[in-house]
Amino acid sequence: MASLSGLFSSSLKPSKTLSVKALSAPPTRGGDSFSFPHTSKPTHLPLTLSASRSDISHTDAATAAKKELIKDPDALWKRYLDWLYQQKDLGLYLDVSRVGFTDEFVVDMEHRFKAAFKAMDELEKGSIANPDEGRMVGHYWLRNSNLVPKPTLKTLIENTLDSICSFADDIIAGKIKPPSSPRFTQILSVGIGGSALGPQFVAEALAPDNPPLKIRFIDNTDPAGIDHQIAQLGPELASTLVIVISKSGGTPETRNGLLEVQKAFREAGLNFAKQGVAITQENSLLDNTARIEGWLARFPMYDWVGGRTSVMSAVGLLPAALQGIDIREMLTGAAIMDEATRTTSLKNNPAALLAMCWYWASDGVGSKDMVILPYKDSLLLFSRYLQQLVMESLGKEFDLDGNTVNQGLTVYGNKGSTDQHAYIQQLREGVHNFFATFIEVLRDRPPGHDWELEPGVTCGDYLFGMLQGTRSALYANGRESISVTIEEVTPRSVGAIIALYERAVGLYASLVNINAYHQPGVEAGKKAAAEVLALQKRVLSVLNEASCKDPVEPLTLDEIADRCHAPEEIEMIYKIIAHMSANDRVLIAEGSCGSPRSVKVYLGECNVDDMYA
Ligand SMILES: O=P(O)(O)OC[C@H]1O[C@H](O)[C@H](O)[C@@H](O)[C@@H]1O
Repeated sequence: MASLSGLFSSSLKPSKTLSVKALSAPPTRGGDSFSFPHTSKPTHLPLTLSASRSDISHTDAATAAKKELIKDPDALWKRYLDWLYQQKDLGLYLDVSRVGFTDEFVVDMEHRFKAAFKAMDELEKGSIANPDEGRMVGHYWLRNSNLVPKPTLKTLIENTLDSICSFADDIIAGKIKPPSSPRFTQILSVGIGGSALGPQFVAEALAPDNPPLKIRFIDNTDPAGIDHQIAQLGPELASTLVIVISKSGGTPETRNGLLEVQKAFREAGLNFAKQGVAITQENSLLDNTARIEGWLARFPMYDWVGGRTSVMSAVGLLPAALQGIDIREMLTGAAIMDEATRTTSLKNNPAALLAMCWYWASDGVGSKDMVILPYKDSLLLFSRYLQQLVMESLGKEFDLDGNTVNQGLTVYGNKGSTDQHAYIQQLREGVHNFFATFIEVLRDRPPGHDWELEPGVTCGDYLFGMLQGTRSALYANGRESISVTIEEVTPRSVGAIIALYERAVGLYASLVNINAYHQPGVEAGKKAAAEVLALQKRVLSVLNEASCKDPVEPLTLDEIADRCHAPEEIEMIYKIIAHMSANDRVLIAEGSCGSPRSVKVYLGECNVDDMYA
């Protein structure tokens, strides 16, 4: 019986050379799906690339081979057995049999992976793997401090881990307590991006039903969201440990969250410093604030750990330990996976297998989205966590040689079977622009709690059936999928799947020749936001001056723009006025906000000192 890869490869005619014409041709629709000719591949790729994804998969022959295979359970079973990866110590399996890569593609990838494995090896040895920022990339050292390139870092990692454990133990035991309560009962974590997503995912996945401290998050500068978190704490603010997390120590949303929480403490007559903890880089603005104000504790973040890979630094470990989660087990799971993903044998390296499948499924250019479907409620936030890890790492305009590549891989998903009742309809029958990853958890619930809700069938059997049914139904319609199986959701398995995806992202980045460890695109939005706020201050100053006149001089938008010397910003000025008006900070003398040309605006109060200037 022919294997799937045999079926594919025998019927394919991969072109050896990509013509310049092909490189510039627009994507076309062909066969039963969109096809992306070489056009969509980064132009820096070697033109001799053989068996590239788009040469192969969308030909009629390939489609026919795939249909053959779908009808041939023996061939499919053989492919399943051929490619099934198992990590025994972790009880983790990876099944890539429902991704249609060919033997030729694998050979080509094995060649490309040589460079990716070498780059990863150098990264682990302390190379400047993030050249734009001139930084080492050391998240792997966090779970095996013997790997560090400098002995001082080993001591730093180990001492930090010890101090996290003892601080958490003392908080839980009530040895360290807030001034006006017998013990801390709540954690309020203030942080955003990599300083929130890891702790959120870990809390959702692993916190016990009744943790020693319950956690809630402020991860935005939305005042209503912040108010909601503080209101929910109510009188328990007095027993809340506030952990402010920011690698840079200067992220505006996090600073705002801190200022809002400090205000709530003042209003409740509480001493914030006695309940505040900072996790940040040494000497950052946040670090200095915490030191000068004498906060309860400070834990370090390291220059060589990126925000999106920081969950196994103090960022993720301290909140986890305070919730009673075994953080050393998380680290062990990650370390075992790190070891497993160091092998340079593609077939035996689960991270490399993932990266290879991503490359195959998305043509190496992100032409298809990655839908993450954990069939376990506690893993709900995995896709949100992966969104940052994958998209901030891989979504890059330029490659390492400066070529424009606009790389990326879109990630979304929630959980099964819930999503079956939402968007799986489109996945199976609609636009074919994705590949799925099922996360399967074998253990349904703790031993001794199961029961049959109908003869021979438990609630968990339904979940299992939904997963397998969806996987089969998608495949029968030509939709590819990967399955990651773990035995249970434990600190060890969660550590392992985080490490698995971290490594897969790093390897994939090498395959497509990009820097996975910087995020230059994020700066543009931050800079533009700062400019909006600066313009708002000028608008306020102009309005203040006009409002201090006697009589008050209401101004049109044109007049405001003119006096701000920013006529080209009139639309932004209108939006600023509309926002302030909705929040009772400017008054409309004439017209209404809905008709910009008609409005005349002034401030309710004149400030003689013009604090806005
Ligand atoms: O931890 P912080 O320095 O506050 O950064 C929080 C987040 O800020 C930025 O948006 C970066 O793009 C993220 O990678 C980072 O996780």
